[in-house]
Amino acid sequence: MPELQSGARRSKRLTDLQPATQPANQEENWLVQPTQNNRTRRRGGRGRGNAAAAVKGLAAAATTSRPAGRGRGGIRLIDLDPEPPVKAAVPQAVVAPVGAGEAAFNRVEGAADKDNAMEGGSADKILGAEEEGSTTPVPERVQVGNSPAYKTERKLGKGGFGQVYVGRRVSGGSERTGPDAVEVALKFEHRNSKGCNYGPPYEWQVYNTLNGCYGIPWVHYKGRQGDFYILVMDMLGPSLWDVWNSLGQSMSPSMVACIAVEAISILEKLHLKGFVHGDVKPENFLLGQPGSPDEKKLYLIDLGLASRWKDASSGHHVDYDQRPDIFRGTIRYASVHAHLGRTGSRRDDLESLAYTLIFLIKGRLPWQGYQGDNKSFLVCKKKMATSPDLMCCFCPAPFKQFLEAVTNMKFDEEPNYSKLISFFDSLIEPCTILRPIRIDGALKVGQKRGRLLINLEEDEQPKKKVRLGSPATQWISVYNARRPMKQRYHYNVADSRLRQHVDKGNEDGLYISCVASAANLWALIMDAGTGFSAQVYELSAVFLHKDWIMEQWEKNFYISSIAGAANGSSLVVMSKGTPYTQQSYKVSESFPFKWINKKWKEGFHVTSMTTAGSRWGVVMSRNSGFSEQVVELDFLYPSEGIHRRWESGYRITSMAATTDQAAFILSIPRRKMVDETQETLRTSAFPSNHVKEKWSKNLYIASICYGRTVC
Ligand SMILES: Nc1ncnc2c1ncn2[C@@H]1O[C@H](COP(=O)(O)OP(=O)(O)OP(=O)(O)O)[C@@H](O)[C@H]1O
Repeated sequence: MPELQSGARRSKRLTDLQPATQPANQEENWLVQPTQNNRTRRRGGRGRGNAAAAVKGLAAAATTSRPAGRGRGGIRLIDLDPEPPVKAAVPQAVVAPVGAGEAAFNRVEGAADKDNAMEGGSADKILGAEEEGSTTPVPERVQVGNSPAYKTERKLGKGGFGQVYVGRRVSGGSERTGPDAVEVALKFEHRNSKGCNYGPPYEWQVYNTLNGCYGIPWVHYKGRQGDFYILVMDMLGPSLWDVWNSLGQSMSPSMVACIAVEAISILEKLHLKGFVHGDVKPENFLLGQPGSPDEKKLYLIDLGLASRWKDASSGHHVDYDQRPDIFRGTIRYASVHAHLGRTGSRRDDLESLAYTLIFLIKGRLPWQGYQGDNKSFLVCKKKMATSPDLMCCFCPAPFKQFLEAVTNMKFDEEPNYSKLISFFDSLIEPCTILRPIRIDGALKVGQKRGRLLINLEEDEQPKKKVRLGSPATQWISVYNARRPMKQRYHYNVADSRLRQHVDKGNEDGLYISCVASAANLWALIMDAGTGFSAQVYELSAVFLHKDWIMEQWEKNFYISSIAGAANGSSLVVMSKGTPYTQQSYKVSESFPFKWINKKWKEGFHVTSMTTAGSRWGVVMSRNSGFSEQVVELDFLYPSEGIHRRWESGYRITSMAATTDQAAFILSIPRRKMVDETQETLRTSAFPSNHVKEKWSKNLYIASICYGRTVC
């Protein structure tokens, strides 16, 4: 066990239930003096192209007690993880920058865009609104491409995008399904509807690849008639939502087990074609037509939110990304990753399926009933905070096993469909005739099951559980490799003692490099290596005191670090000698990703960030020295995302956390760093001993914050 890791684990274990800071009388100050023999130890960090390999090698090194091979000039990226764990932003002020010699000006930005939420009958689907198409009458007679002519009859249903009617063939036709069917389903989308801005609906493109895929209804003809784009499809029967309603709003576990295995096999086939569905929910599973041989057969409809998980030309998995302002799907059933704007992948369909199954059995999910602008945020928080045990109480064990398996999956992990299906074996009626739902697809997958399972049981490592339902806050500290320098830290500093520490530091030639707060006490890091030439700071009762900041901007000071306390007060440090040429900041009630994204386009990058209670304060600067920047935002420490970004050459450059969420800004510097080593550490108490260990390896605190780390 590596020394540091065990240290981190120990501190977590000891104070797991009381992760509060140490008492104020334990305020600690520390100074490190550079040691001569450290000077020549690190040279020639590797180029970015090698980062992934280096990460691997060094991660392996980190599991031994050796000092991780740094002498060989590699890159060390270590996450010490003791125990892993959409409301409109109300901007207080966004003060636009003061360039040298430029006049200062203020600008208050509008509230961040609200999600376009639509209250559906059963759940809220985002990305869709009542549009012209639903008020314009659909044609009474339909004939598209070389299709037969159909008379439009009763309405079968309506979604956010389209309306679906029965089409009765005007003449000829003898079949129940297929291109010759007497009755078909006609899906109409108005040309002015949101999905048709650039021509035929996106779903049509998806059908080009998925038509005929197992469990997906056939589309026989498509074309435009008048103002409508029309799909002519096999007509199906009731949805699982309808069936659940007609059964008194519940379903037996054995019926839901059949649905589970067949749905997994349908998703497997769809995934095999390179797509993820993106909107798995009871309303999108339909049975075949009542009275037909397919009445117990399950189908998955609505490909309007499907996306590729596999690039069509290269065959590679699509790249990981997170855009916290993008949410596609239905709030009730969306995966946590979808809420957080992560690129969709196979795990997301399976997580939505898990929620669908539990809903069908229990008739309710713990996050139903939230309302308001921040509904998506609240639902996501609840999903993260509900343990599988609680979620699946009163459900047979296979449902919990399934939920745990799919919520622990990595972004690009290949699901083991046959293993997922096998969880439900014990609940499936052996006699085919007695099964409420046909499971033909699942049985085919099952044929290979015996062999596959043997390998799996031998190879598989137990996975760390990621959603434990017990929120916790910790110190998160980030260390960068630097040339030997003086660094000093103070923590548990009361307001009244701040000045004496800063004055003493300044006397010793140090400037504040970062600040943080826990339990309304400050942590202060002072360095000899900041490159600043002058510094001012203000402790204010308000969160980011606008007048003072503007005054300092006038004098060509720029914000170099900020911290907010739970009581709303803030510490703002402004310095001369930064590379910045313009600066802007925002205070908001939710993480202001939309604003950050807008500012990125204007050439700004996030240079400091903090929280006060549930509010976020973000500072962005021009000429920050970064070429690229991304965000990782989560309800726990986003270990997977950070590792992925590290492998692409990003390093953490700012971070902040509330008691609910942690946000990390990762950047690629314009100038290549000599040594790209970065380590993160999470500890219940301020990491005073760890810092000293890091210093001995020429790793210095680059950012520190206190907040949510596990869930
Ligand atoms: N092939 C079909 N046979 C019978 N009913 C259908 C068929 N396709 C769709 N429906 C009904 O029409 C409704 C709307 O269809 P669909 O979900 O494809 O439309 P949408 O506008 O894309 O919906 P969403 O808002 O969920 O994206 C469905 O919920 C279902 O009740």
